[in-house]
Amino acid sequence: MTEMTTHDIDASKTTPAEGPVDAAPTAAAGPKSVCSTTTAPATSLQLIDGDQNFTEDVNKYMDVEWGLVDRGFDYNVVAVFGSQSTGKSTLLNKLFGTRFATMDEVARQQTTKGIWMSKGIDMNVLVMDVEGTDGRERGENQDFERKSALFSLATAEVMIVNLWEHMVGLYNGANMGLLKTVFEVNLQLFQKKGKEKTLLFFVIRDHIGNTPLENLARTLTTDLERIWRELTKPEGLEDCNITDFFDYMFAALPHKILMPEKFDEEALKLRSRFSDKDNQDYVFKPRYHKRIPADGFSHYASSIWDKIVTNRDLDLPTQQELLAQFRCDEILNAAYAEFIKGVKPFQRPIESGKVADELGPEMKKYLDEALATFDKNASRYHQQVYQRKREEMTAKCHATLHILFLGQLKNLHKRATQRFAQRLQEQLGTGTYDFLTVVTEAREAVFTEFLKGAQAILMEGTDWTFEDAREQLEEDLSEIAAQRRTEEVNKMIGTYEKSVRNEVEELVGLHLNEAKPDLWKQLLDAYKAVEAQAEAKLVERAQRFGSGEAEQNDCVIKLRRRSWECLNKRIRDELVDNMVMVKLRNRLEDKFRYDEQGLPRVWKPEDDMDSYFQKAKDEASAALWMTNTAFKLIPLFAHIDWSKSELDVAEHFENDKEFEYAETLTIYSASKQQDLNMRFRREAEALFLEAKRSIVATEAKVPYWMIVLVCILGWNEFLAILTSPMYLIMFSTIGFVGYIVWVLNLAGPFETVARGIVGQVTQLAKARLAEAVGAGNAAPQEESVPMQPLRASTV
Ligand SMILES: Nc1nc2c(ncn2[C@@H]2O[C@H](COP(=O)(O)OP(=O)(O)OP(=O)(O)O)[C@@H](O)[C@H]2O)c(=O)[nH]1
Repeated sequence: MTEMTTHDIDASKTTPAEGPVDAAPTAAAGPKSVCSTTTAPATSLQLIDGDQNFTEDVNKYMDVEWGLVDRGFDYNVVAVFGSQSTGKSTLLNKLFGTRFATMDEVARQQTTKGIWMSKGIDMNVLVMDVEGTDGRERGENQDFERKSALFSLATAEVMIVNLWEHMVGLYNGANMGLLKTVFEVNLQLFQKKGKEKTLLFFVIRDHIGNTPLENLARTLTTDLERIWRELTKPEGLEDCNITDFFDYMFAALPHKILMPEKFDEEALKLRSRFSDKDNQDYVFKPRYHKRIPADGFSHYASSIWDKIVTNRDLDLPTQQELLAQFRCDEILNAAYAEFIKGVKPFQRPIESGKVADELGPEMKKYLDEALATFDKNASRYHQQVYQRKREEMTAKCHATLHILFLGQLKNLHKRATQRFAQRLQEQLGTGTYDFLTVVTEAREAVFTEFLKGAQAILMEGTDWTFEDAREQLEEDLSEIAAQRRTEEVNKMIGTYEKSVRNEVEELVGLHLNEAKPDLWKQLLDAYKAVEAQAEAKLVERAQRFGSGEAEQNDCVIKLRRRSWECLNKRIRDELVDNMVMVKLRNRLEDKFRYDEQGLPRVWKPEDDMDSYFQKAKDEASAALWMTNTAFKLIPLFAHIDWSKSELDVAEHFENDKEFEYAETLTIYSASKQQDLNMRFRREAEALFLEAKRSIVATEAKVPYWMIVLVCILGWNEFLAILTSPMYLIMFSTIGFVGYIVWVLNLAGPFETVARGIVGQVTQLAKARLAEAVGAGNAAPQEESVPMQPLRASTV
């Protein structure tokens, strides 16, 4: 028996017992080793130290060292209770392959202080080695016995009660004291019967075999029931039995020192009851499980211990609820953080007004993922708390998604209205189109798109709806369509107004220039025909635009008013002062200048022009003659007279209450007519005077001398004399002298003197010429001689 090796028992107070300890589960232990596996033993953690402080490393060990954190409920907890130095640690190491420190045979001092924890090798079992409860140190640490019992019962499914065979039946022995404590705290913890049971697993050590295990078990059971009966039970639990709270199991192990091989053999068998689920005596029955998920064990154990130390009421259900709340919050926050990470990228585009097409499926995906994560980790906790937290989680995610939902709806709405307007714009500009069809098709297209997008972002389990948005969209589309229709209708009115205007301009010019007494009847009848045609076309097109009766009437009213305004403006333009004067003058001139046959008239002095003009004046101002009919043009122009026309203007504008059509009928006011009459009279008089003057001019004659002078001088020379002062003076002087000569009858003497002067001058000139020629050439001198008589006779 060489398994027990020496080690420093004080080491357990500061460090986990990682050294070579008893029952080290290695191959060296031989073929009968309890744990003949190559897996390294798990490290041990001092859960609660000698000063009753709970370690902060449980989670780390659960995760890194023991790998249990993700196990959920797939783990078990076992604690060992018993007197000090009864081989508890040795037993645990044998059963679970742990490496709890064991006592040095020589020193015989307490080894385990506080509570140690480790993981069973090759099994998901948390093993707690609890400080011994009696012995010499008992007095020092008496309250720890109760605290550790409370803690173990709150966390462990199986409590191994370790005792020597010789202790069985010793009612006043330390074991019975321990069990009493266990029962008392159990009642304190589990107020209700049938909640969770704990298995009390009695391991009877150093079983020699003289007393069969059954007898020992019976003795122990009797003792347990006796203790139970003697307990002071809380109110409501007076009649409860020990079996309402505990199950028993018994096992015996041979003397480890005296029968080491037998001990190992039995220990191996015992181990299978903790590790082999198929073993019929498997101890970790589901009914013993404390239902603390592995990832919540650290927090749960810590808060249980905190309650125990501070001596507050330890209400386990509340603790489990609190744990559930704590853990569910943690799980919720972690899952929600992941969820936010997933949906955040959609936030910015949606805020900036873009439609995220893939938002719907992505929203569902991230919500499902978040809930799946939450369910996976939180569903093991207190069900009510879990359900509550799940709802909280769902509501939280929905609240976040709802912002995206609303943003997306807004953007879908915006996109739909934009596309609708754009589509109308494109298709209405194509020339030939059917407004109603275009609008209906565009509306259907954008609506389908909107509904598809909105449907995609609806989330199950919410009361979200897009009905309001849909209604709003319908309204907005109708408004856009109506706006477009109004624009189109206005454009249409404009088109027909233009066609009316073109025809009206021609009509007005024609009728006013050739004004006849029935001017207005003719003009308005013609206008009515043109306008009625345009009106009919307008109504027909408006119907194709889907305009209602009211809108059609409105269009007609507008067209009538605008056409009338065109007509009116054209009339006024034609009858503006100067224009009308021109018209009147033309008419007058036509009358004066052309005769009845239409030939130009030449006034002769014998024509009785005065009486002709007088007649005109007597006919009152602006009287003109058309063929044989005389009528007054200005009064005719002054007022649009529709009384004889087919166009009943009053009826025409009956529906246009705002239009003061009567004001448009007057072209000239009375004073204006007077003014025009005055102006025309003056013009007519001027015309008459001009005509008269032309007759006088015809009568006047040009003097004969002027005609002679012009003939003599020629026209150019005549003008040169007239325009040059020197010539004019010279010519006047000559004229004057001539006139004196003619008046005084001095022509004879003057002629004689003049002849003499001319003869002398001629002779003198000839002499000079002869001299000049003789000096130069004799021959030519001779030739010139016969010329002299001719010249002299000429003179
Ligand atoms: N007789 C006998 N001695 C044993 C047996 N198992 C262990 N021992 C011895 O008992 C002593 C105490 O062993 P531990 O395993 O340290 O006992 P313990 O109950 O854990 O001690 P504490 O933790 O200090 O309370 C050691 O010297 C062991 O060798 C056994 O089955 N029979």
